[in-house]
Amino acid sequence: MILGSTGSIGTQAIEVVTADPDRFRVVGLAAGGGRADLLADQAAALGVEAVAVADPRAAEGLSARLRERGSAAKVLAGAEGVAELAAWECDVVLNGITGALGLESTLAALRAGRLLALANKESLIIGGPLVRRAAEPGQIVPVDSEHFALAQCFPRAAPGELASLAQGQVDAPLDEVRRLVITASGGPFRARGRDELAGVTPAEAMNHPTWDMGPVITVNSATLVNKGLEVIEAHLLFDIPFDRIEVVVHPQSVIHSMVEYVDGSTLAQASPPSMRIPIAYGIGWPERVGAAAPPIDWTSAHTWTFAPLDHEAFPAVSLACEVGAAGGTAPAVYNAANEVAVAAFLDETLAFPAIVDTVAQVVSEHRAGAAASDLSPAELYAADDWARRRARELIARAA
Ligand SMILES: NC(=O)C1=CN([C@@H]2O[C@H](COP(=O)(O)OP(=O)(O)OC[C@H]3O[C@@H](n4cnc5c(N)ncnc54)[C@H](OP(=O)(O)O)[C@@H]3O)[C@@H](O)[C@H]2O)C=CC1
Ligand SMILES: CC(=O)[C@@H](O)[C@H](O)COP(=O)(O)O
Ligand SMILES: [Mn+2]
Repeated sequence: MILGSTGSIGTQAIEVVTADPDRFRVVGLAAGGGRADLLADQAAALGVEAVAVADPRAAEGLSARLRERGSAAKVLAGAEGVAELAAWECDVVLNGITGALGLESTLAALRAGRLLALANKESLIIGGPLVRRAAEPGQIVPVDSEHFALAQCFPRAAPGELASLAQGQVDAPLDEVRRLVITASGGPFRARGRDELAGVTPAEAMNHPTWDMGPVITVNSATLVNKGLEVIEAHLLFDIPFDRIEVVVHPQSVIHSMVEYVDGSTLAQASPPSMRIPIAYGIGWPERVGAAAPPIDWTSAHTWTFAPLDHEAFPAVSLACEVGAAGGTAPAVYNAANEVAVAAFLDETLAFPAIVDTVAQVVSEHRAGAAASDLSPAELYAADDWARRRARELIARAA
């Protein structure tokens, strides 16, 4: 099952799947509805059983397009239709939807007992306590490149030991882990100071140095909010406290993250910056898929560099650690305010540094609700909704 099939993750997943037809068969596809021709082409080519579109207005046109292409796929519409597809009978659900809207699908897939290959980090971050309650240990296979790397360097739970949401692969006791080290490319504005970020344009922010991704995550990489979200994601997936998670700038994006052990050893995962490898890992788990992408070329000279993050120019990571440690609805507020601010930046109604300033302001005004263990979906969605409204007010006032 591929959710978000028309996006960057979804289209690469289809490439991985079609390259290995003996291993994979896609039973369903979901998307927002904005690229109905592409979705219909994909559905017809893959011969899927069902297609879901989040925008109900797109459903009728999609049915006609499917008929034109000779596809008899069932069409499901609206957020409920996408969630129904997420729970469809299959071996693995790849969640490649973008943003907080992916939460319903994450929960539906987990509650239906599906293995979840998770690219949609926002669903874990905003719904952390709900996802933790819905998931069995090891039911999530991380597709986000850093967490895909961490999983391969992290200890596998021993029998009787409490396993984390994501399964590690190294034979070692959990208490031998000293810290997680998450790499960041630094984005297109790496090495700039805060005063050099004031006038940057959406086109410049969209020009990521190493990855070709959808618009929201690309802007999040430029502000380092993506890294902030990934620190919270790592905490939730591997149960490591925030003071033992480090971010290091690695502009080449070849080392995708590392686990440091108590004896001073560090295990790192390396591969070229291609999401086809983490996607193949997620959907092929526990087997490795052959030739998902070309490996590192060891016959040519190249250099990997590492540097500390400039937290003054890029405060998004420190802020994420604070909201992550606060827990409850705080991470949802951080994410929701950011989604609104990124949309405003892309519409050219908000300056680049004001994205994280807006997030910080909304977070500072947020009143924490119930403790994480008691958090209800209604409280979570209310906090998300409040943060979006508050961010819009602040942005409108600043315009
Ligand atoms: N791209 C990458 O390399 C990486 C992405 N990720 C994460 O993966 C997720 C997807 O990112 P990316 O592929 O770049 O994003 P894109 O914007 O390229 O694609 C998003 C996809 O989600 C679909 N979609 C949007 N809203 C809904 C909805 N309500 N229900 C169902 N589908 C919906 C879109 O459909 P439509 O075409 O109709 O709009 C599209 O297929 C994000 O959470 C991102 O952070 C993580 C690591 C790397
Ligand atoms: C490919 C992937 O996993 C992205 O999340 C990537 O990490 C973005 O790069 P940054 O390191 O610039 O955030
Ligand atoms: Mn990532």
